[in-house]
Amino acid sequence: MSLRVGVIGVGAMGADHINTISTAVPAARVSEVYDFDVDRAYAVAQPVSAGVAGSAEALIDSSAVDAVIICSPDHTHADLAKACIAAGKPVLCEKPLAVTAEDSLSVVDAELAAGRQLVQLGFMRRYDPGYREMRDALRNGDIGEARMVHCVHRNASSHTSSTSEGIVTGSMVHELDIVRWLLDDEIATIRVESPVAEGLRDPQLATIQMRSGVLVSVEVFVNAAYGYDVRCELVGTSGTVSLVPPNPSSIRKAGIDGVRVRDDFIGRFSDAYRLELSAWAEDALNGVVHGPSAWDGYVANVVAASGVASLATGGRQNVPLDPRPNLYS
Ligand SMILES: NC(=O)c1ccc[n+]([C@@H]2O[C@H](COP(=O)([O-])OP(=O)(O)OC[C@H]3O[C@@H](n4cnc5c(N)ncnc54)[C@H](O)[C@@H]3O)[C@@H](O)[C@H]2O)c1
Ligand SMILES: O[C@H]1[C@H](O)[C@@H](O)[C@H](O)[C@@H](O)[C@H]1O
Repeated sequence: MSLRVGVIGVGAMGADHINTISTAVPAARVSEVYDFDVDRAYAVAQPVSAGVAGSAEALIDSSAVDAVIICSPDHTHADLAKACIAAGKPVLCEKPLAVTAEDSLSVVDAELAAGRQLVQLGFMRRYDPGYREMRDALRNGDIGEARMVHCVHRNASSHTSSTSEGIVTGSMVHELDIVRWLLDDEIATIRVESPVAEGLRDPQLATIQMRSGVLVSVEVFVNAAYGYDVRCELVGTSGTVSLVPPNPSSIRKAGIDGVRVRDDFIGRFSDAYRLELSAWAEDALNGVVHGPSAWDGYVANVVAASGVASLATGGRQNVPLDPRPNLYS
């Protein structure tokens, strides 16, 4: 039996998830799509023989849809995720779970009231083979005890993170999740600064203290112009482990010997998206959630809120976190 998936929002991310499901995820097929832009919805639905729903709510309630993927803009995520919970359907919700911690918590509360997990967050880096090897290296003792993590996250340009706060909630949020997952630790404090004082405060530098004392630096630069560049080095007491971006070839040209920098997230994280969608579809068919949860989405939003407050005040902010509910243990 294949999972019949409905996709809400078929811009860059939604269209890529549809392509990946159709070409590389045998456990699922796309049965319906919905987008505000009706022409785009039909253009994306037709090649994969999917239907086009008249609204997001109609798609979620459709008898032709077993599970939902939310790829519409960030501010729509929380309400749509709650509608999926009310309909009892598994949902892969693109990051962030919400724009504010309060809205994120309302999704967690809806799952707690339903008594079961249905939401997986689109923190696809947890499926990236490079990040997985880094986590394994730490767990296996290959680099000793963790002391520091250095992260760099650059986009050539970003249409989704177009405000100073949005750079934290929509872009840095990837690092706010991945360092918790890499280190199996919670973020205690965060300070976010920018060399740009007015207008779009890009780039930004976050310095983070984990509860264990590990220190983390995160540079996010969403208009770095030259390409999509995500780096991470985990420094331990007996060695370090770093991401090596997948590059099938190197090029020598015009006095330069090197590898190409990817254009965007789709090229850089294609393996991660495929592995994420495959695991999510299998789990949805089995009625379980093993991937990043609504709680992980909520925690990332709480840290991001502290980061946004720090960007405004210039000061280091504590991260106030409630105890993790048993549903997510
Ligand atoms: N995990 C990742 O690496 C990753 C990468 C890119 C984007 N994203 C997330 O995916 C989401 C979409 O990003 P994108 O880059 O595809 O943006 P996009 O602007 O390319 O696409 C968004 C689409 O949603 C549609 N839309 C707008 N309002 C809608 C609504 N209320 N209901 C249904 N459709 C609506 C738009 O018409 C558009 O087609 C964002 O939340 C973003 O943060 C995640
Ligand atoms: O929505 C996108 C997406 O999450 C990308 O993975 C990230 O690199 C961008 O900064 C963000 O704007």
